[in-house]
Order: sequence, then structure tokens, then C-alpha cells
Amino acid sequence: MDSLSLFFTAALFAGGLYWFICILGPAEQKGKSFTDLSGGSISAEKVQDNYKQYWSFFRRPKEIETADKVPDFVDTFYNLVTDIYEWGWGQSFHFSPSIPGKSHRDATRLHEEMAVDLIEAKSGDKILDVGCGVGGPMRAIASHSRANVVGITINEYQVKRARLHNKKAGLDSLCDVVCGNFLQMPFPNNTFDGAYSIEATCHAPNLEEVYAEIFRVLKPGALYVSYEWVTTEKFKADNDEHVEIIQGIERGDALPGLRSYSDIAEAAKKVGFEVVKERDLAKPPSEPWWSRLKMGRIAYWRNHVVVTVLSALGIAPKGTVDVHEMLFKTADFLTRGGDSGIFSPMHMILCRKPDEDDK
Ligand SMILES: C=C(CC[C@@H](C)[C@H]1CC[C@H]2C3=CC[C@H]4[C@H](C)[C@@H](O)CC[C@]4(C)[C@H]3CC[C@]12C)C(C)C
Ligand SMILES: C[S@@+](CC[C@H](N)C(=O)[O-])C[C@H]1O[C@@H](n2cnc3c(N)ncnc32)[C@H](O)[C@@H]1O
Repeated sequence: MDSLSLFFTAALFAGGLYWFICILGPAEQKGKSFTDLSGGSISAEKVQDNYKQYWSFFRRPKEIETADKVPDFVDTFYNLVTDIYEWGWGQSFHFSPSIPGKSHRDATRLHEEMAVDLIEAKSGDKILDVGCGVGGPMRAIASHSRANVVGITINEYQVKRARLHNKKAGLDSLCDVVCGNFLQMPFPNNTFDGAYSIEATCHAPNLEEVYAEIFRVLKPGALYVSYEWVTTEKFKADNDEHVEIIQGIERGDALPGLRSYSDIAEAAKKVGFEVVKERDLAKPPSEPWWSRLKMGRIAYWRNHVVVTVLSALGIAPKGTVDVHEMLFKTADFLTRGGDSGIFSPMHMILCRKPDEDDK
């Protein structure tokens, strides 16, 4: 080959590689590059073992009897997936209805702002984010309302990431993050002027327990909104395909058993909340929340190749390929859950803690 052909072949190869890695598919990002995918707080050599432990625990969620072990395994799950989520999805770990003509980023922000508008948060208020991830929603909500937001997550690595992002965004004076279990929160009674949880309380083995804890830390009269993962009225427990989809979602998302939409308000009322509003935000006229998952499919293949190469080169921990493959399959179950209408990740409930004099 003469040097000119060699030059053009190399240029073509480099261009193709650049297109494959950097341009193809949604590069949501980020702050997280594919070259620094880690196992969160788990050391690189233990990622594969932790993945195996996670998998054997959540493989049959309906059979989980030791509810007290769930938070630890959820913590392991987030060590395994946090970097991949940030890399392939962004800093907000939740879905939102698609909005024609708007980007995913804008649709995500509007879904987050709706939560804070529902709880009427305003400048100077102290608001709790229950299960805050790396703080995408917290930052959007703090800049929209100028309220002070305190987030809690079980995962120490997410605390580190969230604090870093808060600082970079210049929002660290409004946003604070603590590591802890939302079933036993390190806050005194009657601390917060409002609270929200976005696709997080689905990890609680018992919804009443987490709602009771949120009720305890809210001031009387304060509002709480939650976007819950639920099976809808279309889910039929005697339909094998429905069961397969729901189990697939539970396994790939660290859920100790999905709840029915009809259990949500019941749990809220049991702990003392007054239910102000309840609505499945996935229902028409909302556009499908799962179209973003469907559209990303080619990029997931690209990501799979990238992760496999990085893992073979020892840049990403061994086990990252397994975790990525699990997420790949989960995306399919979630899409089928959306297409069939048997599952919603945004069943919204707005509650109020009654005023002292309402008693
Ligand atoms: C609320 C929860 C998480 C919801 C979503 C943020 C995540 C659910 C499934 C995740 C993903 C699936 C496929 C991945 C893809 C294979 C990879 O290449 C890039 C990242 C994904 C798109 C990843 C991103 C986050 C999700 C959409 C649960 C846990 C309660
Ligand atoms: C899917 S993520 C959603 C994060 C965030 N709400 C968002 O939308 O970006 C779920 C979050 O719940 C947190 N979580 C799950 N179980 C928890 C527990 N027992 N205590 C505290 N946080 C928990 C996880 O650590 C994670 O941050």
C-alpha cells in the first residue's frame, strides 16, 4: 500500500471510530466519560462478584423474604450502575413523557419542575429529595424554585457525584446531600417544608414504612409528591407475558416487588397523609415515556462494544459487561411494559400532612 492510501485508510478508520463512539446515538451527558466507568464505591476487582451477589438476590424478587437486606443490595446495585446511567442517560435517573419538539433534557426538566410546583416550594423553603441519585432533579428544582434542597441516598458514591455536580453547577449553597437509608432518616421530626421522591420509593420493601418516615420529617401542613413505579389496571397476574415483563423489570432495577397502582393511596392514607391528587402521568394525552429507550437501541449496541473493549483492555472493571448486558435486557422489558400499558414509572400522588388543628 502506498503512503497516500495508507493515510486515507487511517483517516477513514479514525473518522469511523469517532462517529461510532462520539456521534452515534444519544450522547446525553454528562460529566462522565466512557473511559472512567467504575464500580462506584466497589473496588474494580470486586465488581464481578458483587454483580453475581446482586443477581442471585434480585433474580426472584417475589421470593425476597429478608426485607432488611434490601437496602444493602440496592446500594450494591447503584455502585454497579451509577456510572453507566450517567454515561448513557444523564444526571436524572428517571423517565419523563416525551414532548414533541422538545429535547429529552427539556422534557426531563419539565417533569422535575412539575414536582416542585405541585408541592408549592418557594425560595427559603427546606425541601427533602427522597432517593436523590446524583442530584439531576435536585439541581433543576433548586434553580427553578430557589428553595434549599436536601437529598438523601443510600449510596455513598452517588453522594460524592452529586456533591461534585452541585459544586460545578454553582448550586452547592442551595443543595445538600446526605448518605442514609430513607427508612430511618437522620432528621428530626417536623423538619421540612415539603418533600418529593422521583422513581425512588419503589426500592422500599414496604411502601408504608418509607411514607411513614417522610410523614414524620415533614412539618404539619407540608406537601409531599411522589412519582411511583406501578403495575396498572391492565396488568393481569394470570397472563404469562405480563408476569415475564414485570419480573424482568424487577430484576433489572433492584425492585423487591412492583406494587399495583391501587396500593399507593392506601399506603399514604394509612400513615396519616391526606391525598390531594393522584394521576398516572403516563396516560394520554402524555406521549410515551419509553420512546427514548426505543430510540437509543443502536447506541446501546455501540455502548456494548465500547464496554467490551474497555473491559478487555482492563480500563473498565471486569463485570461491567455483565452489568451492561443486564441493563440492555432491562431496557427491553421496560419498553414492553410501556407498549403494553401494564406498567407506569410515573404514577403521581400528591399528599398533605394534616395541620395540627385538623386533628
Ligand atoms: C428509576 C430507575 C431507573 C430508571 C432509568 C433511569 C434506567 C432504567 C434502565 C436504564 C438503562 C437501560 C439501558 C442502558 C443502556 C444499555 C446503556 O448502554 C446506557 C444506559 C441505559 C440507557 C440505562 C440508563 C438508565 C435507565 C434508562 C430504577 C432503577 C428504579
Ligand atoms: C432510580 S434512582 C432515582 C434518583 C433520583 N430521584 C433521580 O430521579 O435522578 C433511585 C434512588 O433511590 C435511592 N434509594 C433506594 N433505596 C434507598 C434507601 N433505602 N434509602 C435511601 N435511598 C435509597 C437510590 O440510592 C437512588 O439514588
